[in-house]
Amino acid sequence: MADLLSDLRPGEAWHGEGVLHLPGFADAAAMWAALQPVLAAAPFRHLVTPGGKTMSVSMTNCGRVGWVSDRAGYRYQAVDPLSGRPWPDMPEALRAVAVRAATAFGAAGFDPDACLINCYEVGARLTPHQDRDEQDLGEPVVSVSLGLPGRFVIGGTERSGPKQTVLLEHGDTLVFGRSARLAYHGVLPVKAGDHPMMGARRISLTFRKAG
Ligand SMILES: O=C(O)CCC(=O)C(=O)O
Ligand SMILES: [Fe+2]
Repeated sequence: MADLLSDLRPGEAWHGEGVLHLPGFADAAAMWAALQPVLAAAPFRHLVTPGGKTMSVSMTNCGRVGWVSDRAGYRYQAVDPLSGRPWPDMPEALRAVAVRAATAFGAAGFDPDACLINCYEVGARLTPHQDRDEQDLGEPVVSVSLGLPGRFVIGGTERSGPKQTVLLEHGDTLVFGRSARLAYHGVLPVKAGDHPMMGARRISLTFRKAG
C-alpha cells in the first residue's frame, strides 16, 4: 500500500485499500463521442427489477455481454433484449481508459468484456447494492462519470453500516475491487443542473469482467 500511495498524483485518493478515485482521469469529450454509435444501436431503457419496480436509472450496454434485469432476475447476456441482436462492441477508446484506470489501481491485465452504461436524469438514483453477477470477483469494477456530479456512496459488505460519499464529476474515474469488490454502493438522487456537454443528466460507464 505504501508504494501505491507514494505514486498518487495530486487529487487522487484511496478511500480504503479497495477504492481509488481518479479525478479528471478520462477524456470526457472523447468518451462521449465514442459512446454515440453505442447509444444509436442500443438506446437507454428503464429496466424492471425482479420485484417489478421500474428503475429510475435508464441503462444500456456495450461489450461481449450486457447486464439486464427483468422479472426473471439479474444476469449478463450476449443479446440485447430490446433489439434481439448482440450488444454493440465496446469501442477501443472506452476500453483503453478502463484498462489504464485498472492499472493505476494495481489490477494490470484487466480485460473488461462488459460495460454497463447508466443514465441518471435529475432525481434518478441507484439504491445501495453489491455488484455480484460477475463470475470473477477478483477483477475490479471501473466507473467513469460524465455530466452532472454524482454522489457515490460506498460502505462495507453489509447493507447497513457506515458509508462514505465520494463526489464524482465529469471525467472522474472510480475503481473498486479487492477488499471493496463486494462493498455496498449506490448513487444519491442526482441534483438539478445543466452540464455544458451532457445537459441535465449524469452518465456512468461501468466496466466489468463479467465472465
Ligand atoms: O453510476 C455509478 O457511478 C455507479 C453505478 C453502479 O453502481 C452500477 O452500475 O452497478
Ligand atoms: Fe454497482
